[in-house]
Amino acid sequence: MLKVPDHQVAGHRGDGGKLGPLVDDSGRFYKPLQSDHRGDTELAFYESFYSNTEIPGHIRKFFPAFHGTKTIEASDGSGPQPHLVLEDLVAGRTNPSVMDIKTGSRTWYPEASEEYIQKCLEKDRNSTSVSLGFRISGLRVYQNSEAGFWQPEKKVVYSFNADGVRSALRKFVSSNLSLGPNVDPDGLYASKVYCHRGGILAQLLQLKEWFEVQTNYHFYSCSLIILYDRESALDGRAHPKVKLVDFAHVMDGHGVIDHNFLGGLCSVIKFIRDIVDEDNECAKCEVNLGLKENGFYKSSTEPELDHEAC
Ligand SMILES: O=P(O)(O)O[C@@H]1[C@@H](OP(=O)(O)O)[C@H](OP(=O)(O)O)[C@H](O)[C@H](OP(=O)(O)O)[C@H]1OP(=O)(O)O
Ligand SMILES: Nc1ncnc2c1ncn2[C@@H]1O[C@H](COP(=O)(O)OP(=O)(O)O)[C@@H](O)[C@H]1O
Repeated sequence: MLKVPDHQVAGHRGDGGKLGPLVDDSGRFYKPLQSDHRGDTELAFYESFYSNTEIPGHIRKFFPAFHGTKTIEASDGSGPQPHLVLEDLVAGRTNPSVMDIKTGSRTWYPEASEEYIQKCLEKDRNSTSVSLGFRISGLRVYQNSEAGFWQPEKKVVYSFNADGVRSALRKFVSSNLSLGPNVDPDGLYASKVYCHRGGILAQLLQLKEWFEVQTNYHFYSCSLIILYDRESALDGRAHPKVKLVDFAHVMDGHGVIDHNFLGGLCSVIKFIRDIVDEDNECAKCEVNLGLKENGFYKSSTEPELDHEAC
C-alpha cells in the first residue's frame, strides 16, 4: 500500500494532488523521476555511484540504498510514472526527528540556464546558504505523545538567520519545545545524538574525510539528512544517522575537490561542535571517545562506528 510519507520535511510533496514521493510498508521510498534532466541526472548518479568500486563501504552507508526504477501510479493522479526506488531512511522508526540541511553556499551548477542560476542565487542570498554555506530546508522534532511534533512552517524555516540556525540545531535535540517559545531549549539529547559514539558529529567527520579526497562528483543542491529516535534517546539507543539525499544536480567532479559541498559540511560541523562544546554530558563523551586531541577535534579513522553508549 503506497502513501505520502509522514516524515518528509522538505522538497516536493505528494499530497493535495501534487507530484511527490510515496512510501510502501516494506521500507521503500519512491521518488518520481522528474521529467526534465533532473530525473535523468539523479538516476545516472545512483547508477554511477553504486557501480563505482572505488567508493568505500563506510561511505556507501551515507547514501540511500538504490533498487532501480519502477513504474507506479503517481501521487498527482497522472497515472503510471517511473520512480526511483530507494531505501526509506526512516523505515522502522516510530517517531523520528528529521532535519534537511541543503549543503553548499551555491545551489546552482555551472551548466544551468541563466534563469535557473538567478532563481537559485536569490534563494541562496535570501537564506543562510551564502553566509553559512548551508541552509536548513525543513525539520520535524518529536516531543511526546501529547504534543506530537514541532515542525515550523516553511516560511519560518526559510527566514532563519545564523542565530535561527543555531537555535534550530539545539531545538532538534531538546525535549521541552512544547512548553512554548519563551522557554530555553534544554538540549537534553545533545550528548546522545550529536556526540554519542557513532553520533551525528562522528559521522559528519567521517563524511568530511571522504569529501576531502573525492573528486568524482560535485553535489550541487544536495541535502544532508540528520535523524534520530527521540523516544529511545535517553537509554542510549537514539540511532542517530547522517544521510545524503537529492542528487538531481550532481555533476562530474573532473578531478577537482567539491569545495562548495565540503565548505558547507565544515560549517555544519562547526555549528554542531559549538552545541557539543557547551554541553556538560558531551564534554565527558568527547574525552571518552577520543574525538578531541589537544583541544581540537580530529577526524574519525574508524571505518565502522557503532552505537554503544559512551
Ligand atoms: O520548484 P521550487 O521553486 O519549489 O524549488 C524547489 C525547491 O523548493 P524551495 O522553493 O526552495 O522550497 C526544493 O528545495 P527543498 O528541497 O524544498 O529545500 C528543491 O531545491 C527543488 O529542486 P530539485 O527538485 O532538487 O531540483 C526546487 O525545484 P527547482 O528549483 O529545481 O524547480
Ligand atoms: N530515501 C529517503 N527516505 C526517506 N525520506 C526521504 C528520502 N529521500 C528524501 N526524503 C525526504 O524527502 C525530502 C525531499 O527529498 P528530495 O530528494 O530533496 O526531494 P526534492 O527533489 O523534491 O527536493 C527530504 O527532505 C526528506 O525529508
